[in-house]
Amino acid sequence: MEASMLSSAVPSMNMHGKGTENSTSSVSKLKNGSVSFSAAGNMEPKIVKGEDGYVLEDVPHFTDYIPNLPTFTNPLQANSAYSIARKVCVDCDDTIAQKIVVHKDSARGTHFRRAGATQQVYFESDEVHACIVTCGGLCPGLNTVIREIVCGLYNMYGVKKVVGIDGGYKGFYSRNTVPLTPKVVNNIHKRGGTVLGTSRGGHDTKKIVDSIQDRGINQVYIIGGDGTQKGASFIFEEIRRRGLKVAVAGIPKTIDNDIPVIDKSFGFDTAVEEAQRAINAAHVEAESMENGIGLVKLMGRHSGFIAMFATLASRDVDCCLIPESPFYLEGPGGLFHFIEKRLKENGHMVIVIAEGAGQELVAEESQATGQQDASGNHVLQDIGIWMSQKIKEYFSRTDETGEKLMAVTLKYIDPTYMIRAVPSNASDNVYCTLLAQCAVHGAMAGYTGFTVAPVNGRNAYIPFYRITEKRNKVVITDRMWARLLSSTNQPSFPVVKDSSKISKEEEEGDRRVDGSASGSK
Ligand SMILES: Nc1ncnc2c1ncn2[C@@H]1O[C@H](COP(=O)(O)OP(=O)(O)OP(=O)(O)O)[C@@H](O)[C@H]1O
Ligand SMILES: O=P(O)(O)OC[C@H]1O[C@](O)(CO)[C@@H](O)[C@@H]1O
Ligand SMILES: [Mg+2]
Repeated sequence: MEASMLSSAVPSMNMHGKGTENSTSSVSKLKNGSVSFSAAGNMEPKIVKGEDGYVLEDVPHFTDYIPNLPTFTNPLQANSAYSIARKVCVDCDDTIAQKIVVHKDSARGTHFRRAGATQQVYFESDEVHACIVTCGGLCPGLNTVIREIVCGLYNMYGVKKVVGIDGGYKGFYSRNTVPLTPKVVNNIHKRGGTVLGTSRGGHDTKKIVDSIQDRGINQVYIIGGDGTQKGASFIFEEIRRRGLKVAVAGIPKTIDNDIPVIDKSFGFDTAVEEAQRAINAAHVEAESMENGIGLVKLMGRHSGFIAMFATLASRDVDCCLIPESPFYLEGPGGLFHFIEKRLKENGHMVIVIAEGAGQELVAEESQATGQQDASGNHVLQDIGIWMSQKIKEYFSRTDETGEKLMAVTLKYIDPTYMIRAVPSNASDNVYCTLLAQCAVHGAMAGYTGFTVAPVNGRNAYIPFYRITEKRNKVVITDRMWARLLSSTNQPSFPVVKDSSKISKEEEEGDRRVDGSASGSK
């Protein structure tokens, strides 16, 4: 079916027309770049194929499911701030390559739509009623993103109706909204946390979309991690199913930096910087004592990026333990032997441990609780306290003469919440500003069901499924982990996989937080 025939295949839909819940699964097969709806009513990926293996994984647009929408000239083009800009808008054919390390014969590969202002927009300024919600754990930069969405809407598009949803997803249906103006948000970027509040759990798609409809909201900005983005994709699907002209824009937030595809998430740099303070303190304490050990626990439930980058940045760390790299305590090549050796060599040492590291060791000894938080995330055992205890026990062991193995002093520092509760640093502030403005441009342009984030240094609109399908992890067979090992000189506890057997997933996980295409530079 040609694109022009889409309108006839899609049931007629009213804007904010509650009751137009037409779940007819009109299967519209279009040419390249087309959209189709699956039997379940979900939208299938919009894939455009071009020459030499070029693939665009495009994001949904209102025109995919609402026919005959009027468009308007983008007011940014008349904005005095942009009067000397060589180009105000991005070209609608601009796309961003996912992989930038290529060989001369490589296929061009996957691309995403370049984020930015478009010539035509699908909202008039006074028609827009936007809302912003923050969900999941805290992260430096949340307030900056909120501020810049509000200021972007007001200053770039002349929008006057922006509200905040109080306390995460459940706030949609259980709380009042908070009016947001540039004046209200003027100073919030200097504070940690989120002025809107956040929560885990409470995602009820139907109730949320009912509330969006009842309030007449037509742009929804959703800031949160992997769980939040999954929730956002359900909200988008329901909105599309109801045929509403409501843009759903996701802004990825995660201190753990575990969202795939994107270069890195906002707040990550700030967290790594803040972690230096704890590592420095651990180092000072350890250095001042005979056989001093400083142990620092950092966040990272499934992914050890914070621990890895904080270690690489510090150079005072002797051992970094992350969830992706299993280790063992006893015997030759084990952690205890390494600690003993390092103490004999240097008289002190610093260990950084990610909260998700060594969970299997703790589980072996304790009854697995299987506890979950309100969002269904597995609650971890406290590896920091457990490890402190184990190290102390080991060095208190006595030989046959009753003499202790070694008298050590261990100081345990747990700055986990401190590194995510701080305001974002200067570079994260700039990052958050671009991200927020790109989210606003995307929604104004009629795109929906997308996450905005940098890919190889350029902001792109990425379909939700690419963000939520897997988790980004440290690839321990990658050169970046080897760099860490060579900087700490710690043992690489596990048997390293034969590189010819590295899975495609691991290979793809090899995306940089430093903006380059590969850690294997
Ligand atoms: N699979 C899912 N489907 C729908 N909603 C979800 C899903 N997973 C999580 N959510 C909702 O998203 C919100 C945040 O989820 P979660 O607590 O897992 O944090 P997150 O967004 O992953 O952030 P982080 O883990 O980085 O703190 C919660 O309100 C939760 O109900
Ligand atoms: O905020 P909570 O519920 O204590 O959860 C802490 C978790 O949140 C994260 O900071 C992710 O946001 C993880 O690193 C950590 O395990
Ligand atoms: Mg999460």
